[in-house]
Amino acid sequence: MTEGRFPEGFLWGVATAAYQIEGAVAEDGRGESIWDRFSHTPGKVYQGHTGDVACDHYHRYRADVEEMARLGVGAYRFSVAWPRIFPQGRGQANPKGLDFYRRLIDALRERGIVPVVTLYHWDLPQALQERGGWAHRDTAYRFADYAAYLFDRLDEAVPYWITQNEPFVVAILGHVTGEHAPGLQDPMAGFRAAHHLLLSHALALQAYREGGRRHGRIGITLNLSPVEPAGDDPEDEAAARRLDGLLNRWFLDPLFRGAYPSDMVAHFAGLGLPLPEPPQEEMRAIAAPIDFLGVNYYSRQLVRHEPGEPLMAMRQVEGPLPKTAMGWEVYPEGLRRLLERLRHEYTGELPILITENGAAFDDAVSPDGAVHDPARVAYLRDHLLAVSRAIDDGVPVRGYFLWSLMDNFEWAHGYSKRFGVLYVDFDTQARIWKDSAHWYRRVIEANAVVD
Ligand SMILES: N=[N+]=NCCCCNC(=O)[C@@H]1[C@H]2[C@H](O)[C@@H](O)[C@H](O)[C@@H](CO)[C@@H]12
Repeated sequence: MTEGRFPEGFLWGVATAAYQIEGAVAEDGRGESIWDRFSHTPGKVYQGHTGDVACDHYHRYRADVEEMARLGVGAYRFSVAWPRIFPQGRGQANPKGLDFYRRLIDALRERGIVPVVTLYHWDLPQALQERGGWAHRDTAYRFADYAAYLFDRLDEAVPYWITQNEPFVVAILGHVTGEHAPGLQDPMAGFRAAHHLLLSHALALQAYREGGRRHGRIGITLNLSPVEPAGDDPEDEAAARRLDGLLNRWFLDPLFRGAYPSDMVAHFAGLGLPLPEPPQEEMRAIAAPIDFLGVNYYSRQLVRHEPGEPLMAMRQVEGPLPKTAMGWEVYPEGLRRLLERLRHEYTGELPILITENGAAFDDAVSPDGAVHDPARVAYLRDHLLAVSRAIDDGVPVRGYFLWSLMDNFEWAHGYSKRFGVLYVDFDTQARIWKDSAHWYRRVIEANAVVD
């Protein structure tokens, strides 16, 4: 394969998530989510921004699907809002909630776009949080009930299911650092949540496999990053190994080796965090075969040893490379190296989907009415070249989902960070194609990286 070309049938897509784009948070029976509660809590989100309206996608989804068709994408990755389906997280279902996703899937299929459905992208029903949330084992079983409800009603139309989006971020940012909903700062809650998120994946996977007439493929999406020492001090190397152990291996090892990484279990035990030995049947269920691994890649992590930091004895440091508006280094080589590592250490011939890759930059509408975003075009081009090289080396990457279709609610950053290839004017809800959208359309058309 010549560099920059992609295999026949490569799946080109864009990705979004319910709370970040839908709005209509109190419409058609939707229940409250932890991100409704968190974003309405003063001081949690930039300038008090919330997802109350977001991109108003709940009402504008047909026009948004038309934009995807113009881009020429073959697939669209979106998430279902659990609180639309079960407003209380369990018990009484809300048919109007399911109807929205049926309408969206029908609109996609009418335009020949394959739906790739994420079951959980961070918007836990608040009623379940009040019963303990992800730190409470029962939530994993409620998730499996929710997943089975959707499998039974949508599986004929959905060829790809993703159980969980980024369990690391849900567990650590939501329960340890407190930067994300539900805003807890309790390491034990974080570790319990991490296990219950993996358990929820396992239970949903069982429900899918045991459902008999299941037609599609099912996997999980992890945010994975190369972790590198900022200096050549052996202590920095050890600090990098620890963050790799939490960020990457804490999830990869259970999913592909059936056990948590022993070096990290020992590390946390040494801190007086005696993680309970999970039941072996749960670890076996977590390691049950999946059909693909979803990988979200943005950048690398650069770390130094930091004796005073209580949990990991490390701190992240700013690297020397050019950065995006998130302050994340632009490091496309890290994606190629990550894919090579995954294949050799974990996934082998298992298909991989890049379920998110993209960048935020400070986009603005020019006097000519266009949005010129050369830095995003360069970021995307270099990362696609990295994917192409990995494929040429034999890594079975089957698809790429650009984050994101359009500017949206960027969690604690609110609307201050723009990841879209479509610019959203949040005052008018107008969508404006950025140069990167025109470029991505040409890439898809050519099935290759173009200039
Ligand atoms: N240092 N550093 N670098 C990487 C740390 C990445 C952690 N955040 C993510 O992966 C989130 C993922 C989320 O699915 C989506 O909902 C978010 O909008 C994007 C953009 O933020 C990404």
